[in-house]
Amino acid sequence: MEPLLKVEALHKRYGNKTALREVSLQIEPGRIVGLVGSNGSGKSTLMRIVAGLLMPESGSVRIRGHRPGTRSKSLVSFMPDHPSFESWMTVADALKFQQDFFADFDTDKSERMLEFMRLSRSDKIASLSKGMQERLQLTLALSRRAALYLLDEPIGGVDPVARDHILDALIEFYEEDSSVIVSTHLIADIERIFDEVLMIRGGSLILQGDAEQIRLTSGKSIDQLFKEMYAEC
Ligand SMILES: Nc1ncnc2c1ncn2[C@@H]1O[C@H](COP(=O)(O)OP(=O)(O)OP(=O)(O)O)[C@@H](O)[C@H]1O
Repeated sequence: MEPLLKVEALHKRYGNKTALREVSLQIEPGRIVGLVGSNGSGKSTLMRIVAGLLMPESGSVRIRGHRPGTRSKSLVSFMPDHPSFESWMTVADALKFQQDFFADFDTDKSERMLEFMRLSRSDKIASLSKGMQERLQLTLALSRRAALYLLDEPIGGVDPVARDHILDALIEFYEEDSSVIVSTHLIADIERIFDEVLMIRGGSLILQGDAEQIRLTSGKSIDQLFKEMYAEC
């Protein structure tokens, strides 16, 4: 059977700056995967290529066997790392926009998520705090019945207590036979939810595997290991 996501020898440059080097990975259904790396390590670039929003120089991406394109976009729900709304919109407008755009939008789920996230349909997006905007982005992304969710820094703008609430939402609302890739550099706050870890540095994957296995083998948390591996360079 085809894996949910298969990436082979992906290479991406911006001008003369190399953002991804020979990145290969495979993800099966039902996994929460942490894509961890410091600023500028290539996390967003990898996600945007898998989402079909950016072209690599070389290498291949297959989502259930499909190249990034119309079919794969119906399987992938992407939450970008900065808001993609128009400032005049209300929360209800953003939901309507998402619903019109994606046939797999689940209205019941979006209503339950709004309540969980303490968002109101009449709120003006421009007046929401950064953390509340992230809650809305996550609501929009997880309200689709997708096979693969790509969440780019979903907890960057929220305080530590709200972070736990957002992670609880993620576990509660993602489809169990789908997979989620969550990019972050806030590893200590989020590693409890990871089944697998992809550690990226300077555009190269330097560690990948089962989160529990990595902790058992190294005797360290993913956060400690990350700090040590980054300190080496
Ligand atoms: N549009 C662009 N033009 C030129 N260089 C870019 C562009 N986008 C990203 N880069 C560079 O590519 C590298 C990888 O960037 P990317 O945004 O993928 O990293 P990231 O791990 O997501 O970082 P952050 O955690 O800060 O969001 C960085 O050196 C960045 O400066």
